[in-house]
Amino acid sequence: MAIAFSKYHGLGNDFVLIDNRHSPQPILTPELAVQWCDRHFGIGADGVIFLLKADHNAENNEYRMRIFNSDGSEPEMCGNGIRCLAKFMQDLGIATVAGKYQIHTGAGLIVPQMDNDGQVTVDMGRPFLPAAEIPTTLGQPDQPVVNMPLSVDGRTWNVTTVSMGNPHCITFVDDVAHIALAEVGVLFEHHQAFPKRTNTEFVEVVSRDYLKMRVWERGAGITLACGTGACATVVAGVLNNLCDRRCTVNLPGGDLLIEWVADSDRLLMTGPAQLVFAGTYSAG
Ligand SMILES: N[C@@H](CCC[C@H](N)C(=O)O)C(=O)O
Repeated sequence: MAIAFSKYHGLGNDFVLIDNRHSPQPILTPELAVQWCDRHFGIGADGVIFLLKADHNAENNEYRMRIFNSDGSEPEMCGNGIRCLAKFMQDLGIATVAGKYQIHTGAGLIVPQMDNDGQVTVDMGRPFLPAAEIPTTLGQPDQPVVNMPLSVDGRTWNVTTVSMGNPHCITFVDDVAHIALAEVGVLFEHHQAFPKRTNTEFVEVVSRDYLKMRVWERGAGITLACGTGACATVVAGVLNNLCDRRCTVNLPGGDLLIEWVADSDRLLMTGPAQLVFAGTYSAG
């Protein structure tokens, strides 16, 4: 069976997008998503994203995003992915309401807005901070984990944990270029302190409004950018009094503008989303 797809990227974090509105479940199994994501034997991507109709009791103009990581696991949310999904919806001719889409995710209702300059600004919702909600066994279940020691690979790292619907472990370092990301990232991901595994961000504070970040993603490994990770990083930076609430987060794939709005406690993320190519894929 040939399945139509489009490939998009947000700062090099790349996804295969499928218009799945005709079916209530993703038309690919997690195993097929793994094949499609393979960079040698498939299309090549960090994940596969499905555009679904929202549940039947939702409003007509509400949609649902589901995503499989390149290892076939299903995360709750994806920041770069939801910008790509919004651009995909625009390219499919799906009308916005006041320039916005309403998209249900595993992290709740997320609202991307199509900006006039082609960027997408996403209301990413509130961060979750109690340890039990990350989840992590560090600290006390009902308290935030801020700058706590974690032993990984024989070294003690001071970590702060934040959930943006999905788990993030952030560690501030002097020189992010010198982190052995491939070696240490996988050890954080599978550390016993994180029962649902974790995404891990290594962050260098260049100034109070400019952070350099590299990421090891749960279920995908090293990626060029992570939107939920950039949001979690600014939250962690503010909690550690290392940065302002509005920061540029520089990633290997480019820059994201992140603001943790004080009044609403919500995070706004602004960045690009681009179509790479479209085609059909014969599954199986
Ligand atoms: N790249 C994403 C995050 C995708 C999900 C992540 N790998 C997880 O398992 O939580 C982003 O831009 O947020």
